[in-house]
Amino acid sequence: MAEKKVGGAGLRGQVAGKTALSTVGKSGSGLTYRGYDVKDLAENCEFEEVAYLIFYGELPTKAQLADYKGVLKGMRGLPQALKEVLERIPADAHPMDVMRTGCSMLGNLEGEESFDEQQDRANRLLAAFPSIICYWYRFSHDGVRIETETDDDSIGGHFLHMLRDEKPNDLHEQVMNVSLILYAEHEFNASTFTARVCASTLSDLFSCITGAIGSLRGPLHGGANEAAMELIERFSSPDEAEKELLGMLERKEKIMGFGHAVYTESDPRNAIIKQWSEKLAADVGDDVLYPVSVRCEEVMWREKKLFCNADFFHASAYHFMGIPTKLFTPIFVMSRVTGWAAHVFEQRADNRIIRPSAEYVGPELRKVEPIAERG
Ligand SMILES: CC(=O)SCCNC(=O)CCNC(=O)[C@H](O)C(C)(C)COP(=O)(O)OP(=O)(O)OC[C@H]1O[C@@H](n2cnc3c(N)ncnc32)[C@H](O)[C@@H]1OP(=O)(O)O
Ligand SMILES: O=C([O-])CC(=O)C(=O)O
Repeated sequence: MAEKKVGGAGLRGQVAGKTALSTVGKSGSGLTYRGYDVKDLAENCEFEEVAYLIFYGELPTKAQLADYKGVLKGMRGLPQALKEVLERIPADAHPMDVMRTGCSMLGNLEGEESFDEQQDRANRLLAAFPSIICYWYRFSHDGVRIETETDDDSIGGHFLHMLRDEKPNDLHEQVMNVSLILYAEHEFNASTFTARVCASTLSDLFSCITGAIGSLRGPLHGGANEAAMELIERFSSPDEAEKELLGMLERKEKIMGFGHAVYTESDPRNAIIKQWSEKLAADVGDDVLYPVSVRCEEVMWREKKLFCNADFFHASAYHFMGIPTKLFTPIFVMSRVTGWAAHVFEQRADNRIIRPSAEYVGPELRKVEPIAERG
């Protein structure tokens, strides 16, 4: 892939502010959270440790982690008024719209009265998002009102438990853990920038996160994991995938789950989730979806020097764990709320309203014609 054009459309390459939270592509294709390589974190930490790191700046001690997990566990319950709202959202609603409404409604019930409450409210959202999506999903699809206050040790385990009515096995809990770590933070991506713009007006945390969810929903951003699933499940063999992809490229169609606004040669999260997808494929005895995904990766690199981003192998990994496709992007929210909230705190700590300028390309100054004379 050619060098990224700096400047021009999409503010590409422009420095739009400072952050101490992460670096993206700083040394080629690296990704760090507060100075730690994401690969190191994914190999050695639980997601809650990484959330703590992102919020508080340092990895927790054993005691701090136990405390933090206790705090989050205690925040899994949903207020009755929120449950009632979730029960009224139809089964065919988009789950990202459910997340957006859930976040906004919680803001009405437990709003942030002062910025002193920001960490508490961020923890509440981190703990409540899995409950929000699963409560709606199970009510609208299975007609049951689930208990959201589970005793699961991890956020990923809590999510899978509510979704399936049984505790997940170790492999699935571990993959959720890695996935949530990989998605937690990514500098000034579109949804985070949305949150920061909102924060720069001194708005409340729930508004910032609600806006960010809206930005993440699109297929050019978080929605790509769903779109990638819709693509790969169309193919019954690697050869068919290759033939169809070549046709799509010929027709200049976008292939979701490939390319990146910052990385130029690879997304460091891909190799990690790809390994787990391969393990899960072996676990479920898959001999189609994983080989199809690998062939897509080969074809895209060979033909266009486009590489898989974080979303592509997440699609097969989630699918092998039996997670419905439409819940893929909400999982991204369950994780990224850490990065979003931490960016809101950073923006608030050194704020100036974000207000760039536009290059005007409209008509010259003109006079209003009386309405009777317009024709
Ligand atoms: C977790 C995440 O949010 S990661 C991103 C998830 N999004 C996707 O997977 C959606 C598919 N990918 C894309 O649309 C893009 O690659 C983006 C949005 C991620 C990045 O956009 P940009 O920075 O504008 O892309 P970039 O400048 O690298 O594009 C270069 C060329 O490659 C093409 N290209 C980029 N990605 C793709 C793709 N996935 N499929 C086909 N062509 C592509 C572009 O159309 C462009 O061609 P052109 O010069 O003829 O117009
Ligand atoms: O950084 C980006 O533009 C998109 C991305 O990969 C992310 O938000 O994780």
